[in-house]
Amino acid sequence: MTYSAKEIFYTLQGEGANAGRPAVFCRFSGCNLWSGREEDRRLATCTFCDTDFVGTDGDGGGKFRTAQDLADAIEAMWPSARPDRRFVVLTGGEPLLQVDRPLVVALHHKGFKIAMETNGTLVPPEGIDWLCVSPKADARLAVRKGQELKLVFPQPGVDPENFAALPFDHHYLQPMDGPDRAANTARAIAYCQQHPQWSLSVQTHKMIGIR
Ligand SMILES: C[S@@+](CC[C@H](N)C(=O)[O-])C[C@H]1O[C@@H](n2cnc3c(N)ncnc32)[C@H](O)[C@@H]1O
Ligand SMILES: Nc1nc2[nH]cc(C(=O)O)c2c(=O)[nH]1
Ligand code: SF4
Ligand SMILES: [Mg+2]
Repeated sequence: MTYSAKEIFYTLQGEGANAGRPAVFCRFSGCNLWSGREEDRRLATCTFCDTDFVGTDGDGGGKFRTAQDLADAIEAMWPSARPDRRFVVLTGGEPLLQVDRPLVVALHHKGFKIAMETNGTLVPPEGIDWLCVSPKADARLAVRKGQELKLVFPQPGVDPENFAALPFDHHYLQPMDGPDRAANTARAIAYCQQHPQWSLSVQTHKMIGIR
C-alpha cells in the first residue's frame, strides 16, 4: 500500500475534547465527498470544507511506500521528550480512504495514541484509539459509535437530534467557518444552551494562529 499525505506537521489539536493537546497531524490526500477543486465545490456532497487536501506538496507531505515509512515520518515530528505522550491525528481529506491495519500497528508499535477525524462514511480498521466522526448532510453515516461526534453546524437539512442518541462519549457542535462564521457561532451557542447534551467545539487553532 502506498500512502499519499498532503502534509505532516506538529501542532496542538485545535478542536473537540483533545483541544490543546500536542499532536502530530497527518493529513491524507483526497476525499470521497469532494474532489478538492474549487470548480467542483458547488456540486460536491460536502460543500463547506475549509481544507486543501489535494496532492502531496505540503510541508512534510509526500508518497510513502509502506506503513513503516509513513510511521517513521510521523515519529520524526515528535520531540525527543515524553515519548509516552505521543499522539497522532489522522485527518485529510478523508483518512479512511487510506488508513489500514498495518499503519495502525506500525504507529502503536512506536507508542502513538491514534486519533482520527473522519466523515464517517467508511468503516475504520480496528485499533483507532480516538474516533471523531463528523457527519455530512448528504452522506450516509456508516460509523455510528466512537469517542466524539462533532457536527458542523448549521447544515441545511440536518437536525442535531438525529445524532443525539448515537453512542459517543462527547457530542459537539462546531460552528461552520466561512462568511457566516459569527452568526453560525451564535446559533451553535444558543443550541448548546437549549440542548445541554451538546457542547461547543471552537476551532481554537484558527483563533490563536497556529496550524
Ligand atoms: C477537513 S475535515 C477532514 C476529516 C474528514 N474528512 C471529516 O470531514 O471529518 C476535519 C474537520 O474539519 C471540519 N470542518 C471542515 N470544514 C469546516 C468548516 N468550514 N467549518 C468548521 N469545521 C469544518 C470537518 O467537519 C471535520 O470535523
Ligand atoms: N490545530 C489543528 N487542529 C485540527 N483539528 C482538526 C483539524 C483537521 O483539519 O482535521 C485540525 C487542523 O487542521 N489543525
Ligand atoms: S468530508 Fe471532510 S475533507 Fe472531505 S470535503 Fe468534507 S470536510 Fe473536507
Ligand atoms: Mg482543519
